[in-house]
Amino acid sequence: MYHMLHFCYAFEDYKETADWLLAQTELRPKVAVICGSGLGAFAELLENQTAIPYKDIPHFPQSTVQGHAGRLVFGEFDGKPCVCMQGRFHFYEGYHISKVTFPVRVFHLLGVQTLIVTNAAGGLNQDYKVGDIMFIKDHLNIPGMAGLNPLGGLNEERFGVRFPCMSDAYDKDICSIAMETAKELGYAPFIQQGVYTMVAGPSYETIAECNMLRMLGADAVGMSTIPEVILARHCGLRVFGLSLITNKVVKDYDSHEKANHEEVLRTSQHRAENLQNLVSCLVAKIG
Ligand SMILES: O=P(O)(O)O[C@H]1O[C@H](CO)[C@@H](O)[C@H]1O
Ligand SMILES: Nc1nc2[nH]cnc2c(=O)[nH]1
Repeated sequence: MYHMLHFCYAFEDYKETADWLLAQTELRPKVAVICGSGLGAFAELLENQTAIPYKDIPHFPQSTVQGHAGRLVFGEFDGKPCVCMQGRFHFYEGYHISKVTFPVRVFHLLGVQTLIVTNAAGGLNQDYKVGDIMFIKDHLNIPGMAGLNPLGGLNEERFGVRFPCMSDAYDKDICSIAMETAKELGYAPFIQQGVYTMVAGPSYETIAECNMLRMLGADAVGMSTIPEVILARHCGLRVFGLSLITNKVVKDYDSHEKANHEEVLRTSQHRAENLQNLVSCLVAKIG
């Protein structure tokens, strides 16, 4: 047990998990993908798969949310090795913020250089439609501003510096490649680029909160991703992120719409194939 102010895991814990995983597969991925709510079917497409349930992996938390299967899948796209989290961890599941991000540092120790994060999110921008895919160009870390940052506590210099820069969090070159890929696939009509914001959850936003988040400059809202991105940037991984707009948030007191996870999972299913094509082509290009 570590003091609250310290990071939850020791460097040796991450290392132990990474070494254990390296002994389970001969694949040495340069790209890792974290699948958002209902988007995990992507991992099924990997060739030469080794799938490991989270419960078998030393130090790994468990997935408790519907639409997050709870398996780490190693495999290949077009000969490019990739490791994929079929299910992510969220702060609202009761995990310490450093536990939510545990796999990211493990990926770094596996030799991963690029992290692709995907999520389901509510659309705050009026111009967005349900089913749009938003490439994340920046984020607003609401829990971070309230003191909940995964880098809080003593800094582990073997991963990165005390004060990491975040103005370059989302890699512009990968975003351009993703845009090109989307055009090649004929997906341009439903691609957006915008700002993702995270709330701690699990309750969805009130109308006043949605209006506030929009006023602050956010285009989409979810309950994940940002802690993973911060840890990834801290240890030098390049990051590409996308949000599937699964629902439009309610911003009008006369509306009868209600945010619900069933709708989130339905929209994810509807766009799953497009997302899988986009991410697999991207992995094949950058892996
Ligand atoms: O961010 P992902 O994991 O895609 O899931 C999103 O969807 C769930 C709410 O419907 C929340 O967990 C939110 O963060
Ligand atoms: N916070 C939040 N998370 C989501 N995940 C999917 N849709 C939403 C939403 O509307 N709000």
